[in-house]
Amino acid sequence: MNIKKLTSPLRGELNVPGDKSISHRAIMLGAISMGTTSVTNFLQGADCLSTISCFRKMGISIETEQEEILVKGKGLHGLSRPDTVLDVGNSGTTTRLLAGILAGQKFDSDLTGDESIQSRPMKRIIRPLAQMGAGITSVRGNGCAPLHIEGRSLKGIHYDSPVASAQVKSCVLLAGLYADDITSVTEPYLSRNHSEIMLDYFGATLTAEDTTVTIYPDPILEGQKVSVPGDISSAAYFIGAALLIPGSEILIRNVGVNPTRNGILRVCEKMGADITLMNVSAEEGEPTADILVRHSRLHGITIDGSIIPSLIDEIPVIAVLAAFAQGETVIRDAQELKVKESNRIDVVVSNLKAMGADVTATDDGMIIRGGQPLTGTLIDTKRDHRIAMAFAVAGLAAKGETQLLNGECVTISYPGFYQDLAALSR
Ligand SMILES: O=C(O)C1=C[C@@H](OP(=O)(O)O)[C@@H](O)[C@H](O)C1
Ligand SMILES: C=C(OP(=O)(O)O)C(=O)O
Repeated sequence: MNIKKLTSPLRGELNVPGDKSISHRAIMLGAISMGTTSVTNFLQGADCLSTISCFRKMGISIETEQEEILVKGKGLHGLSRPDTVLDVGNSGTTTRLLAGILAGQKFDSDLTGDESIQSRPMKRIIRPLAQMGAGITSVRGNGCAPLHIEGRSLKGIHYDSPVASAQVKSCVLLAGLYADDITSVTEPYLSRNHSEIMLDYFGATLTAEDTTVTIYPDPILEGQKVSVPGDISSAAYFIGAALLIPGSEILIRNVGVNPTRNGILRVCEKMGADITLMNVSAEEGEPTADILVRHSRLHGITIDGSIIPSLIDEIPVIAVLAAFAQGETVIRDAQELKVKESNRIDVVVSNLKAMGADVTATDDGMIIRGGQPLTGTLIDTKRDHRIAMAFAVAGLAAKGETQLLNGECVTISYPGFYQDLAALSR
């Protein structure tokens, strides 16, 4: 995929696809609830399609009818033993949340995914699930997938998570549905709370206080209508592009702006961005808004601490913005970036350097001295969708032409990304 410097502004309106985190959860909770769950604006990206395929293998009917996905749930104990290994593709969310559900089943299962998934850390879920009494092992003994899971009866525990990870938290909460007592999770900083909101919406009993969530076991979950808001992580690339390209003004409609996800908006505003939220509303507990973005002159800032989990997937595009901003941007406390689809600290830093940016990798983030002229070059995306989209944005603002190696990996979370970008730049 080749991206040329954009010489005219981005103008117009767009709807980004449905939120990836919420789409995964709608299928999972729909499958373990009684009755039909209808999901609209479901993200048809490869990751969420992997979640659908895993639940189909466990006897759940999931069909598309016009604009809706219909999940025919069979209740907490209605899944059947899959005949084959469950393939999660490239999706960490599928792997970790599904493992929590599988741990409490009455059957054994095997779960694996692509090369990237097979190198991502799974000890972070093996440890709490084992404390609950689950039989979960890393088949190669390296703490990664493939995972073998023996379904067992589970004990309620309190888990003090060393990482602020919604995948770890959600894994433990989902296993907690099958436990003999209440289960709670405390995390160092609050991570995205879509599981808590949706579990409550489907009828589970939970309480949340600061960074601790407690769930009661064995609820009666009932199928619901879920309308998935647009994904702020996908909107982030258009926010970034409109901020960088002179004269741009775009409106992104119906974006999820849950406070545990909207760190990108807070950071952009602190960098001097002209962003206005319109039509703010909150259906099903998930706030949404239309986001108006105008080209702005940005300056560097420090990004660290509790805001990090609320923008973790947006750091690649934030780093691109920082490279075009005046002054220094320091990103700290973001060591989780090393264990995503690629090592996002190394890959962002090496690609920004290749374009001419002045940037240094650190142990838990990076330091970007913005304002150097950037020039298009060959970008190795490492087949990481966030890297491809972040460097597509860099390519629009840099001199010359940027080539994205394996740029088609955007299909993981945003199949129509390049088309939507082209539509706004016409
Ligand atoms: O729970 C989720 O839906 C997600 C949580 C985050 O991962 P971690 O929980 O590993 O931080 C995020 O990076 C991922 O894209 C989606
Ligand atoms: C890290 C990501 O997803 P996952 O962990 O589900 O693979 C992502 O989408 O940036």
